[in-house]
Amino acid sequence: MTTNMQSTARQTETIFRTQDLNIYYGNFLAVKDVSIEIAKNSITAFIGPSGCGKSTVLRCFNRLNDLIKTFHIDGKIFYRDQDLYAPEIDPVEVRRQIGMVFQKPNPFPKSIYENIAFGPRLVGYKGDMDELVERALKQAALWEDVKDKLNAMGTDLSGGQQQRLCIARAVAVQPDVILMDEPCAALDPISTLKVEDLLQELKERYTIVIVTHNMQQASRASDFTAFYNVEANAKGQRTGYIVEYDRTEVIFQTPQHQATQEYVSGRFG
Ligand SMILES: Nc1ncnc2c1ncn2[C@@H]1O[C@H](COP(=O)(O)OP(=O)(O)OP(=O)(O)O)[C@@H](O)[C@H]1O
Repeated sequence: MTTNMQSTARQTETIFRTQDLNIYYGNFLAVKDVSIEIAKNSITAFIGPSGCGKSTVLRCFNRLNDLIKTFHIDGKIFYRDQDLYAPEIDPVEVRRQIGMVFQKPNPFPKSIYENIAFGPRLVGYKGDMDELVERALKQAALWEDVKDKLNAMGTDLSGGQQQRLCIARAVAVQPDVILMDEPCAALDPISTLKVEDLLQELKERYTIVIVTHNMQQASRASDFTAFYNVEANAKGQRTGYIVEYDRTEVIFQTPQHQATQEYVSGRFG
């Protein structure tokens, strides 16, 4: 793997650091040798062909893979210098601090207001809920759209609005990090641009890691990019790995590997 990121990330604060990380589903080695650092208040994009393990790595960062019985890792993932998989770490608390937005907008079948208030209430928020709901919706650039219909169902919003509602729901519990797994895959181009604009605002407060199949999105919206690829072993098992990780402009303009060049210019994948 080629990476100039270790030194770059150290210039700012490092939020995640993985060390010789291998990720398995049962005996299947899904992703190997992941050693990266994710810088604070930045947007890091994971790109690469289908099945190379982008989502698998992303879901390790908030221990969402723990819900899969066969999942296990070796190597380490540090979150703010703490071993994220140490026995004393509570995965539920991890998921509060490290939120997630999924490919398909998935608001709860509740009102817009309740979609936001649900999480804070669950973690015992005692402050002014109206104020919190307004703040979260403003941070997700949805307030102007919905301020007069907070009691309407979240599921009745347009797809793009639903995704911004899910982002508002994620920020409402005041996370440290927001993970996004192809958050614009189900959105039209205008909604996609709105979410991309929103990302630039959100990174002032949060660290964002985003999986995307959209090369323009990665080059427009991210500060750093990891390009993953996949290779088959003798038994035909296909294992993902990071080919190259660097500042986004380097990955898109002067990558060091031919595979990266071919992928970002749309010649494979
Ligand atoms: N729950 C699971 N059980 C077993 N194997 C899995 C599971 N989830 C993912 N995999 C396998 O792990 C590998 C990586 O999958 P992953 O979804 O992380 O790739 P990806 O790069 O995000 O792909 P895509 O771009 O298609 O979403 C694939 O071979 C996939 O089949």
